Amino acid sequence: MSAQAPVIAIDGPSGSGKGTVAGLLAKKLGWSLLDSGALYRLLAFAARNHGVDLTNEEAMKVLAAHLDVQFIAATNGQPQRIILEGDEVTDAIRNEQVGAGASQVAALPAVRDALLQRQRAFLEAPGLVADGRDMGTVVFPEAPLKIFLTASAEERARRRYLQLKAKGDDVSLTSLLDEIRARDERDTQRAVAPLKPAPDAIQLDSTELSIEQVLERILSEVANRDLAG
Ligand SMILES: Nc1ncnc2c1ncn2[C@@H]1O[C@H](COP(=O)(O)OP(=O)(O)O)[C@@H](O)[C@H]1O
Ligand SMILES: Nc1ccn([C@H]2C[C@H](O)[C@@H](COP(=O)(O)OP(=O)(O)O)O2)c(=O)n1
Repeated sequence: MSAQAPVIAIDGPSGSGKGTVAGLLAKKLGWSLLDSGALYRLLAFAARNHGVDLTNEEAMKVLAAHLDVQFIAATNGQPQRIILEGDEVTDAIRNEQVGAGASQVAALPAVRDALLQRQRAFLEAPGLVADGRDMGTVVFPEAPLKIFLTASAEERARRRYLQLKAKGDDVSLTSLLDEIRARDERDTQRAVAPLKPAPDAIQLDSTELSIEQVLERILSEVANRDLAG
């Protein structure tokens, strides 16, 4: 890891606000953004398109190694866009079915291995904000600032419900809560790179905090560490 390019690692369970806060931080600091969960979602999505079984580790490894994806950085008012094999999939990968598939393929060690260098390649000056499950523990263990963002499962399901409803998806709060619990269980119990706070992570419970309050807390840690130059 380059000494000039610091990483802010933001890990935590589904719906804790990682993606939202990581995007805002990257914009505020003028740093690059790694949405690592999108890589696992893209793999699950591509597997379905290519008729590959999510449990076929060898085939999933090959798919991961050759994933043809472009991340187009956010611009004024436009969020980051994701292009898979020439098609825009920014919205198509954001549903619970793809999320569950992502969590399934993310438990395969060969897949995680195949994605490791691709994730590290996002690091460039002046810095990187990386969100996922193992940013602080495995991908960027030397990150000078690690945040483990949580919230109660009920609050996370409520947030996801509002988010998907606003997109026009037909969703139920009860099944979203069940899906979030199942995903928490799979992500924390897997043998390889499980979801857990790095020993040096700052744990932040956002259940009672607004997005702005979470952002302020993290920015104060950035200032404490003099990371923004
Ligand atoms: N602190 C918060 N309070 C209320 N809503 C939040 C908060 N953080 C995030 N959200 C909302 O919750 C939803 C899920 O957030 P997201 O960033 O996608 O979570 P994650 O990346 O951890 O799965 C989004 O609609 C987002 O606007
Ligand atoms: N660094 C990462 C990122 C995501 N994953 C897996 C586990 C997650 O359930 C899925 C989807 O991740 P994603 O961050 O997109 O999911 P949420 O937005 O938090 O619901 O991918 C992972 O194992 N490691």
